[in-house]
This record gives sequence, C-alpha cells and structure tokens, in this order.
Amino acid sequence: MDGKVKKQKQHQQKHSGPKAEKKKAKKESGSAEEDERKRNPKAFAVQSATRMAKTFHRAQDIKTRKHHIPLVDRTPLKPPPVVIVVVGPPKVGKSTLIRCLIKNFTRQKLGDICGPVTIVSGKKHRLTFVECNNDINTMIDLAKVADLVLMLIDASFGFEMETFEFLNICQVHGFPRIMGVLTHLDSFKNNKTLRKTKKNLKHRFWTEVYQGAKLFYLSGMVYGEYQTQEVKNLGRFISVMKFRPLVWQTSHPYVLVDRMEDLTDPDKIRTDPKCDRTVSLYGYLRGTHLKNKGQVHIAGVGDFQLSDVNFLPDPCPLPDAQKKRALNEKERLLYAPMAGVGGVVYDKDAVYIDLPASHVNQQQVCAREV
Ligand SMILES: Nc1nc2c(ncn2[C@@H]2O[C@H](COP(=O)(O)OP(=O)(O)OP(=O)(O)O)[C@@H](O)[C@H]2O)c(=O)[nH]1
Repeated sequence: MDGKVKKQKQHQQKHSGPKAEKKKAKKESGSAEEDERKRNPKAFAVQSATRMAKTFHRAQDIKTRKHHIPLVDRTPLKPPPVVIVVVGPPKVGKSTLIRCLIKNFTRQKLGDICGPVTIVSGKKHRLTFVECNNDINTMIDLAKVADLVLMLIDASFGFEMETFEFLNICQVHGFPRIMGVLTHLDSFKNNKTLRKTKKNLKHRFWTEVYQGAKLFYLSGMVYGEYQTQEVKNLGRFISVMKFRPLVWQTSHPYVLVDRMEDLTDPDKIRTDPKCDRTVSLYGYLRGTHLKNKGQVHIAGVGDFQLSDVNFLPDPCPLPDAQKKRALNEKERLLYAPMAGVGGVVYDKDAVYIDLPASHVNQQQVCAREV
C-alpha cells in the first residue's frame, strides 16, 4: 500500500423517486411508532403484570402529587430559618445528632444544646435545630412550628410511645415533613438480624407516616459522634429539601423564641418574687404579619398584650449574593444565645460581643503595656 487510504463514497440521500416519496409520506404522517408497535407487537407487550402495575401506580402518584391546590407563597425574599425539630425517646441520641449536624455545617463544636440553635447552612438556607423534650406540652408546641421533624428511633429497642405520641399530635395542625433516623445500629452484632430489623422498622415507619417516607441509618459512633459521611449525607438531604407551607403556619404570625431577657426591676423581684414581669422575647417572625400592641399567646404561660414590636438586625444573616458555590468559614454562622455561643448578641439597647478567652488575655496584656 502506498499509505493512501481510499475515501469511501458517501451515502447520497434520495430526494426524488418512489422510495423518497414513500419516506416523505411516512415522515409526514408521523406514525413511525404506531408502525413499530404493529410490526413487533411482542416487544411492546406487557412482560410482567406486577411491574406494569408498579409503573402505572408510580405515574399516577406523580400526577396526583402535582394536583395540589396552588398556595400563595408569602415567604419573604430572605425567608426565616427552617425549623427542624429533633424528636425521640430519652437517650436515643438527639443531642448527639444535633451536635454532629452543627459540626457538619459550621465546623464548630457545641457543648450543651440549650434552646434553639440557628445556623447558616448554605447561600440561601438557614436552619434552626430544636430538641424536643419528652413532655406533651413541648411536643404540642413544637409540632405546630416544625417545618421538618427528625424522628429518632432506637433500632435496638424499636418504636416507643413518645414516637407515636408525637405523630398523633402532628396530625392536628397539618403534618410537617417527617424523616426517620435509626440509631444504635451498632448494637447488632449479627448482620442478618440487622438487615431484618432495618427492614421491619422501615415498613413500620412507612405505615405510621406514609409509604416511601425517608429513613436514614446512623450505623454507629466514632469517638462519641456519628460517622462523618452519614451525617454529611443527612445534612445534604436536609439542606436541599423543599417544604410545603402548612395552612396553620401561613395563617398565623408566630415566633419561635430563641432568647429571653427579663427587664423587670431586680428590686421588685426581690421584694415580691411573684410580681408581674416585663420581658422581651427575641426570635424570627414567621407566618403572617405581627401587629404591634396586639394580643399574643405565650405557650404554657397565657395570653398577653404586646407593649412593643421592634425590628432588630439579623443575628445570623445570610451571606451577600456572590457567584460562588460554597460558603467560606466566615459565612458559616452559628447563633445559639441560650447555649451561650454565637459571638454577637443583640439586645434592645446594646450589642454584646463574646470574646474568646485567648483574645481577652491579649487585650489585657496590651492595656498593661500602654
Ligand atoms: N452505641 C451507640 N450509642 C449511641 C448512639 N446514639 C447515641 N448513643 C449514646 O447514647 C447516649 C445518649 O445520647 P444523647 O445524645 O445524650 O441522647 P438524648 O436523646 O439527647 O438524651 P436525652 O436528652 O436525655 O433525652 C450518649 O452516651 C450517646 O453516646 C448510637 O447510635 N450507638
């Protein structure tokens, strides 16, 4: 061979003649698919009735899911943080899970979980974690305001009364989104039992919540924390989740108080410990507009009249709009005033800045030098 490759003749499409006309007619009628079905009926026949039923059900499910009555989206441009309530029987791992999720999002370690903890989890997302105590009043209050419920279940024990109680309470004001989390999976030594338990609990959970409800598995602990990858997956799932506003939540103004300040004169309290107190409550306003001087109900306390409503700077602001994918360290904010972290605390008349111990020492040294 002399190295030259002979060029193949290219296919020339016919534009005239009987074949071309036939093709053109076929194209215009658009019955190619019909034709195929006729020509090869076996390929399009139902192979398995079960699979066919499943496909049909799935298609119908997706169709009906779209049939929701459209709701007016009243959320402001910068929506308040999403409320995530962590529920479960005692010692199931609620505090551990919140601590791990906070560490996953903000890279900060929190000691005690006390009151709501708000974090910036993404460019447009903020989350508020609340641990639900196992008394009926807390459950009722939190079921109303929850956007997402993380329902912790001790796999070595199974479902407990607290879980069912909370589920029943949830039905009153509209069901928030519920996600199950199985813990204590490391107590199973036998793989077969573990698989069986997981399956049983999953089906039980589906019966209680809805078919196909998401259930996460936390398969063990490393140095007192859940496995990083599992927590990361759970965090990712939470932060991209979409929430359908519940009717109760969109028709009422409500505040999940994350900080309280007693403004009563200490002298007055000393002389009469049961005197009327003046308190200021802080929190993000959710739902509808809150009227100044209006009547409010404080859960577990009673009905009161507001003396004043004020806007305060956002203690946990979203990052400024910038074109980048992830948050930087400065933007991963954490606000948990009841747990005593967060750095900056806004009061009615003052701003407190928490300085770490090392910082304080440095300043004192500087002052002495001066
Ligand atoms: N082996 C094992 N231990 C766990 C697991 N989850 C939690 N624990 C342990 O269970 C204990 C209780 O965890 P917490 O996070 O304090 O549980 P809690 O639900 O907040 O408890 P209360 O606030 O008292 O209701 C801790 O010592 C954890 O180390 C798990 O998956 N496996």
